[in-house]
Amino acid sequence: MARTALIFGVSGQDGAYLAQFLLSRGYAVHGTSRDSEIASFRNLEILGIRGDVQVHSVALHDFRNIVQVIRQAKPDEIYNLSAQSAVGLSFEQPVETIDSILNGTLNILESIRFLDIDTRFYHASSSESFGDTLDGPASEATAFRPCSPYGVAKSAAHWLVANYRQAYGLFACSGILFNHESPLRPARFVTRKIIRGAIAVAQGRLSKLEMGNLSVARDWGWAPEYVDAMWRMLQQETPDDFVIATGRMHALEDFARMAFERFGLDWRDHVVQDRMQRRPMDIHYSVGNPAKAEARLGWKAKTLLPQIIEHLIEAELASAS
Ligand SMILES: Nc1nc2c(ncn2[C@@H]2O[C@H](COP(=O)(O)OP(=O)(O)O[C@H]3O[C@H](CO)[C@@H](O)[C@H](O)[C@@H]3O)[C@@H](O)[C@H]2O)c(=O)[nH]1
Repeated sequence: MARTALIFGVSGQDGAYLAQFLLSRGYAVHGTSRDSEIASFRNLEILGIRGDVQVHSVALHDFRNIVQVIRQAKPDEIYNLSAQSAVGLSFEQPVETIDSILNGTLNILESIRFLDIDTRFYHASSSESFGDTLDGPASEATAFRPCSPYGVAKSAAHWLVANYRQAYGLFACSGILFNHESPLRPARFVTRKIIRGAIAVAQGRLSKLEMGNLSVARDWGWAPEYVDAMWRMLQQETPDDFVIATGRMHALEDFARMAFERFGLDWRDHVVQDRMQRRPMDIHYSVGNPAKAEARLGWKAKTLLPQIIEHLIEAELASAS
């Protein structure tokens, strides 16, 4: 019998790719957004699946609203991908960030408990919880040392999920995902910003790209592959948490160099640092150890940075033509 999934936060990058992935496996897919009447479901449109997802309006701070949508959709699997996701913005909107991430997660967990259903629950934890991974690639056993309001909220939500799993026996898993990119990323994230900037410079529409802190390094993966890992977690016999990453770290300067080189440009001639765009605190080194996901889920990142940059450039050029 066809299974049903409910995705909180279906309009974002991961929500759209996950909906596509689940539809391709025969799931009936329900998705929520703050106000589905006025929300842009552009990512679902780009993937050609807008008509295949049943959308609902859900405010995550409204417990009754969450109970209602779970009762309507009767999901076998629930995915929590909602809430504020920009780390930089979390310094300007700490209350909204912490409220949406923490209370949203708590309300979904409480709703599952209240309804006493044995739905499986996936929660989007984040590598931001680790802070700097100075002692080598972070695994599931690495301590959390978050350094942003977003990271603090994600850490608390992560432990809430673990607590509900242990205390109440919920089938609840957290994926601690490192950075994962795609053409569906909003341009406020650094990868899309650099790709767009390089193209604009190459086409003579921009002379200088203003950026924040360039002295950072990240573990960048390919978002469509990461939603597969989310699904695999919920197909396990027992619930658990997993780091999802490529295991490889690249300097942001190398990302910029590769993107500009593709157009025969030297990034150093076109990228300038703007102090105003720096965060009050930043993670310098971030890399994950995906060994547990590989061993237990049979999951491994296939698309690595040079291909990611190429895919992003191709998609950006195609969308402009
Ligand atoms: N956005 C942005 N970042 C810049 C810029 N210049 C330098 N950076 C640096 O580039 C790094 C990456 O920034 P983002 O692309 O905004 O991603 P993030 O902060 O690492 O967070 C993303 O990954 C997390 C882990 O998966 C996610 O949890 C989070 O929601 C988000 O997707 C950060 O160190 C940031 O300071 C700029 O102009 N814009």
